[in-house]
Amino acid sequence: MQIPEPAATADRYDRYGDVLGSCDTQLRQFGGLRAFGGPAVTVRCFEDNALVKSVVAEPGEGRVLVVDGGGSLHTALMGDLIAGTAAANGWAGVVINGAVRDVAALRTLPIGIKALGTNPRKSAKTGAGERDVPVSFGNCIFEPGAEVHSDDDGVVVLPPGERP
Ligand SMILES: O=C([O-])CC(=O)C(=O)O
Repeated sequence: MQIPEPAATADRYDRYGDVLGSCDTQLRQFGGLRAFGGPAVTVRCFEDNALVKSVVAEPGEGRVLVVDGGGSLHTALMGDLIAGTAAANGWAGVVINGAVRDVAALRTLPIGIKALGTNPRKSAKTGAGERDVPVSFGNCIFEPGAEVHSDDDGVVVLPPGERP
């Protein structure tokens, strides 16, 4: 009989041990869903969110967008419009090593959102950045296709080769 895959991050840690990355960065909950998970799609950008906007315009198919914004809290990489698009297109969640804005509205959306903090200042829109590259923060490497789970305890990532 197959053992069911645990969804809770702590249970996943207990199952996989240190094969599982556990993100040390203390990200905050902003979305309407506090627990979410799925295969990762990655973006690396710095104070510019045009790439984030274009990725969430694609069908999410239950995936999780992991955005490494370099830890900058100077501009918001996502607000209610981008998050609303992501929710409408079936993304399970967005994890941002950076800032968000429109926090009151984000809370009402049926999607998971974790980010470092908030800033009402908007980001540039030049499209600078990269997608589908490994990104790293909080002592975790998020490779495209890795299985990412998030809940009130944290964010954990199972490398693609370790997927059950
Ligand atoms: O457009 C932006 O830079 C981000 C934003 O405010 C939104 O997604 O609503």
